[in-house]
Amino acid sequence: MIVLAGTIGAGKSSLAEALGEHLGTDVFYEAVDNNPVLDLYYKDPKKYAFLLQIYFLNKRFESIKLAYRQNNNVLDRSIFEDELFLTLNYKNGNVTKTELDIYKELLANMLEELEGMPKKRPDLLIYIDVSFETMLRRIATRGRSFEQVETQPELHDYYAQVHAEYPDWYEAYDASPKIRLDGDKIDFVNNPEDLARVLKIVDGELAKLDLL
Ligand SMILES: Nc1ncnc2c1ncn2[C@@H]1O[C@H](COP(=O)(O)OP(=O)(O)OP(=O)(O)O)[C@@H](O)[C@H]1O
Ligand SMILES: Nc1nc(=O)c2ncn([C@H]3C[C@H](O)[C@@H](CO)O3)c2[nH]1
Repeated sequence: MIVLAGTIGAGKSSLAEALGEHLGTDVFYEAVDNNPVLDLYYKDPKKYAFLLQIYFLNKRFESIKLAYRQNNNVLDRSIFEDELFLTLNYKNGNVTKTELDIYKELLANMLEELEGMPKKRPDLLIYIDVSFETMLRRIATRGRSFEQVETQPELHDYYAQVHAEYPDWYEAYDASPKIRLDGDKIDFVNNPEDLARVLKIVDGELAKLDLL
């Protein structure tokens, strides 16, 4: 299993799709389009943060269980990033200490379940690192209405917080081999040469792991 990681709008779904196509494997996308809580959360984070965290955690776990069935399936965001969002929600007063503790216990329980599976961890984590400016630009061009800073200026600070958490999160991540891609410089969406370069890097990593 290959997992993508990175801030909002970094390019995870785009690269996940390209990887799935290249490797002939399945892609498990983050539950965004049919998510009944996400837009409510963006409107009223205090009311919906805990529910949204539980929603994502549940969906993530479901995807992981399916993804493990075949080598090199691709997951658009890792379960290890969920705690990053949760902790921010706690810092911002969107979840209570009791909610934080309950969530953490549930997450630990779920991670323990994964330990019991034939394949315990992802084979490779690919972190897409983008600057804050790129993050904002991508969110704007993708244009999900509830994510727009233009209509909800307070999101600017929230996005800055999410963006700032990622470098330390990536440094601390040690559940599997990991690689970092510079998403500002590498345009794997519009430039076929850049995409070919990225696919070659990933193929190299998978070959090292005897997965190609
Ligand atoms: N390397 C890139 N170069 C140019 N445009 C990109 C690149 N990566 C992504 N984009 C564009 O940026 C937008 C966001 O990309 P994408 O949806 O793949 O991000 P994501 O990391 O999956 O976001 P989220 O965390 O919100 O799910 C899309 O419009 C996509 O076409
Ligand atoms: N609060 C919160 N907690 C999560 O675990 C989480 N995972 C994803 N997201 C948001 C970010 C994008 O808007 C959108 C797509 O990534 O969903 C989250 N938001």
